[in-house]
Amino acid sequence: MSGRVLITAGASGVGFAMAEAFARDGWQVWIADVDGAALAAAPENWRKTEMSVTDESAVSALFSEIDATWGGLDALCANAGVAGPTAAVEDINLQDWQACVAVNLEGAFLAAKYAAPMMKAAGRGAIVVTSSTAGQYGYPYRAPYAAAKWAVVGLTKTLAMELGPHGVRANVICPGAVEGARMEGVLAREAAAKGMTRDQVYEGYASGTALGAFVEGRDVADMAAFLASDKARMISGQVIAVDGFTINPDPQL
Ligand SMILES: NC(=O)C1=CN([C@@H]2O[C@H](COP(=O)(O)OP(=O)(O)OC[C@H]3O[C@@H](n4cnc5c(N)ncnc54)[C@H](O)[C@@H]3O)[C@@H](O)[C@H]2O)C=CC1
Ligand SMILES: Cc1ncc2c(c1O)C(=O)OC2
Repeated sequence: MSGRVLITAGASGVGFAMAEAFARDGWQVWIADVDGAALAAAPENWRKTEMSVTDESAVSALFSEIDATWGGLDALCANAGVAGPTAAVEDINLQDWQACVAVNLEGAFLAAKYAAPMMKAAGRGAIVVTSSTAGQYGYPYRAPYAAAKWAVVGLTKTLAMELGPHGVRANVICPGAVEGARMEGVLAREAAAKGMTRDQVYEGYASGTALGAFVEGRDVADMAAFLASDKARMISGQVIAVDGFTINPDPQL
């Protein structure tokens, strides 16, 4: 089963892996991202829009363009997220808190807000939101991130209840630590904050999972493609971890 999918933050990392997985399954792919250079480097046959998910008028315009171009949307991957500040809770400024919540939570809300009427009109659709292990446990020194990643779980369960009668499903994926460029930045910042080496922090993350390893983007992408497909037609409102089974959400502290 294939269709038309929009992936926010699809130009790199997990979102890019999602786009590849959907494309492999025969879907038409549209990616939206703030990073123009990364968009330009993505495959030519994907549709691309440079925008921030925090900008309501840009999100609204994007969905109008999708409607005009495709005449509908079968799946939304609301994947945009930023790590936010790495600091003790008493050292986090309100502005940094709000910037983190704006992308991770409000970005998912805005995408869902404009996807919902299109999907309701079609009587079908699937929404897949990217949360995190931080949305199932806590995440010391990253309070706004954890708060926003829990919040998208509530958002998604509400979407599942509201939109279910219209044939639309909504689920959340909670990835564990994903290997890649973003993780290297996180490892460096956490190493500095905790007085550890990059390798010690890396090992801490890996050994905090039953499988003793990092997640790869494609692990998350394959779950997203499954959840968006008709194979998952009776799965909605669920929180699905793709994390190697977190046995210690904070191995370092
Ligand atoms: N990397 C990890 O270990 C984990 C990541 N996640 C979540 O997975 C999702 C994807 O993260 P990664 O691929 O790892 O991050 P990444 O940093 O590798 O890629 C993020 C992409 O998001 C784009 N982006 C950032 N702010 C945006 C905005 N306001 N509007 C549109 N695009 C924006 C960036 O330009 C970039 O292309 C995020 O929601 C993140 O919170 C969840 C668990 C673990
Ligand atoms: C940046 C980053 N590093 C580690 C982890 C996450 C994350 O987003 C996450 O969500 O769960 C573990």
